[in-house]
Amino acid sequence: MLEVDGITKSFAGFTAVNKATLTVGVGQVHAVIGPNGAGKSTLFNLITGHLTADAGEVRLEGKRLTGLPPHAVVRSGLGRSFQRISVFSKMSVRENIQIGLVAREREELCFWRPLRDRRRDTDELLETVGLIDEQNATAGQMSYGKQKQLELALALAGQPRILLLDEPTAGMSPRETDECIELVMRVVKERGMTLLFTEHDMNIVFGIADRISVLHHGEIIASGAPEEVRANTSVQEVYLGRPAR
Ligand SMILES: Nc1ncnc2c1ncn2[C@@H]1O[C@H](COP(=O)(O)OP(=O)(O)OP(=O)(O)O)[C@@H](O)[C@H]1O
Repeated sequence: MLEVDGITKSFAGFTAVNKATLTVGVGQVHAVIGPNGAGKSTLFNLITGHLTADAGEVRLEGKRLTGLPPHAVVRSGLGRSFQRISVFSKMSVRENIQIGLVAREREELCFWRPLRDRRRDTDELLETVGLIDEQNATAGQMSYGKQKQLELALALAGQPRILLLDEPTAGMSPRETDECIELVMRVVKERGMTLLFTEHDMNIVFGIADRISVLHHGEIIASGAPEEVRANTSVQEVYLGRPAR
């Protein structure tokens, strides 16, 4: 589904991502983990076109994404959410979703789409993320967890085949965290999507990922099944300061 091939990015001489290579298979739930500042968000921004790579290439289903602007990357089938909330805070939940759908229609150049179809799609997305009862609420006044649900709906409005979530549970209460992961996994399975995500909570990572890549100082130091990664001595050194006994 997604191939990241030797991608590199430096900021004023500091290499944040260094020749990172990883492969995400169709339908995989793939976690990218690493300590603070390891380069996870930079890697995501390189994949989604929010940053331009100095070297390397990203391919989605064999097609080159490198060099495309973010909206073209979305059109290729990739949806994302950000670490910081990115919804239209002064608008209602429903209006937010309608904007997401209009953006997709513009990309697909289907201006003639009947209004009732958009209404139906809006209702469906509201149902999917569990916000039908809050559809008239002002987005910015909802709880943090609900705003993240809305963000997920906005990402889904583009009908992605792969979803990139950058720390989806950051800043959430334990209850919100459980609900968020349950929702994401349900949507991913229902829609047959591939998921690439970053996360600091190792219970979540080892609970849902079927493949894990570990970034350290911008380099992928391990990639594999959860048991392989857990047993990797370099990974243990990064996380524990020494290999586990
Ligand atoms: N625009 C930028 N200009 C300069 N340095 C940057 C920029 N973006 C990121 N960096 C640096 O690159 C390194 C990697 O940052 P990045 O945000 O990708 O790490 P991260 O793994 O996502 O961290 P966290 O887990 O804390 O979110 C950090 O040292 C950061 O300070």
